[in-house]
Amino acid sequence: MQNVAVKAEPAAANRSAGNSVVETEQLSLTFQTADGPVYALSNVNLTIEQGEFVSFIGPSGCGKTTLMRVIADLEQPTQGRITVNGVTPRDARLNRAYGYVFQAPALYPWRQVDRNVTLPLEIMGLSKDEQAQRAAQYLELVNLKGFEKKFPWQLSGGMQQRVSIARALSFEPDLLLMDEPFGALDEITRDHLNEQLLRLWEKTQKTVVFVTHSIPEAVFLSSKIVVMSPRPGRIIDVIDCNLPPDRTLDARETPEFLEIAHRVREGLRAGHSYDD
Ligand SMILES: Nc1ncnc2c1ncn2[C@@H]1O[C@H](COP(=O)(O)OP(=O)(O)OP(=O)(O)O)[C@@H](O)[C@H]1O
Repeated sequence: MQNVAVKAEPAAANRSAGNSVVETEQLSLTFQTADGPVYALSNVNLTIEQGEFVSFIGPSGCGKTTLMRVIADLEQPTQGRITVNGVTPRDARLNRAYGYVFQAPALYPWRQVDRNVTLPLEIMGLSKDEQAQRAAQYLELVNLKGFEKKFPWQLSGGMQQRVSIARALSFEPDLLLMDEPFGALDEITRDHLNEQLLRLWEKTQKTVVFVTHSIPEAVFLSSKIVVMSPRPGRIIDVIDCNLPPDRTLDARETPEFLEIAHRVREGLRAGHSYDD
């Protein structure tokens, strides 16, 4: 495995206190199906430190979602080991270590926006006051103040996805798992949400794991990009890309940005030739 470290501003240097949030060692996962085994992940070694924004990028079907689901204890590895916050994914899940944002917003249409956000808090048994305070706090954080009493179907797709981000943040996990959250949105909305997500990450200091197909999205958002090969998913490259923290979308025109994007593209190409 080739590791490429792109030197840029040490903007996120203060983020990592050297605490691993996710650690995998020789992690493999094979699905047994009626048509035979599907080798989804192969010998994945990965460390995600506290406060990092880590994107998984790779071709369709390479195992990005599967790796995310292993972190979330929604799939079990067939080989190797993984810890989340130093414990098993199961214990991390029981400790409510992470919030999960899916490709689609997955909101309940019959619940108003604030009551979608408070749903996990109801399940946790928080008081009504605490629920209301958190809903207000996190809806404001995703710029949805004033929309608390709307129903999801009264909001745009981008706003719905921001509600689901507020919901994932509402029980205050340190780790946010986001599986192509903006994949279904038009490019302008996606650009806007990318900027908002970056500001949110800077404000909250959460650790974010983010699945995407988009090279510009990965480079714009991430402090680290994990490039994966076609199935079985292996890590081809891990690229550090700490662009300046206060960047706007204009950063996509800078030489530093284009250099990192080029390295990601090269990694993706290298992954393909491996299988030829
Ligand atoms: N429950 C399952 N049973 C059998 N095969 C599965 C299962 N889940 C995923 N797979 C297979 O594992 C491989 C990896 O799937 P995964 O969804 O992780 O890929 P991905 O990189 O996230 O793809 P995409 O970018 O298209 O969302 C695929 O070949 C998929 O068909």
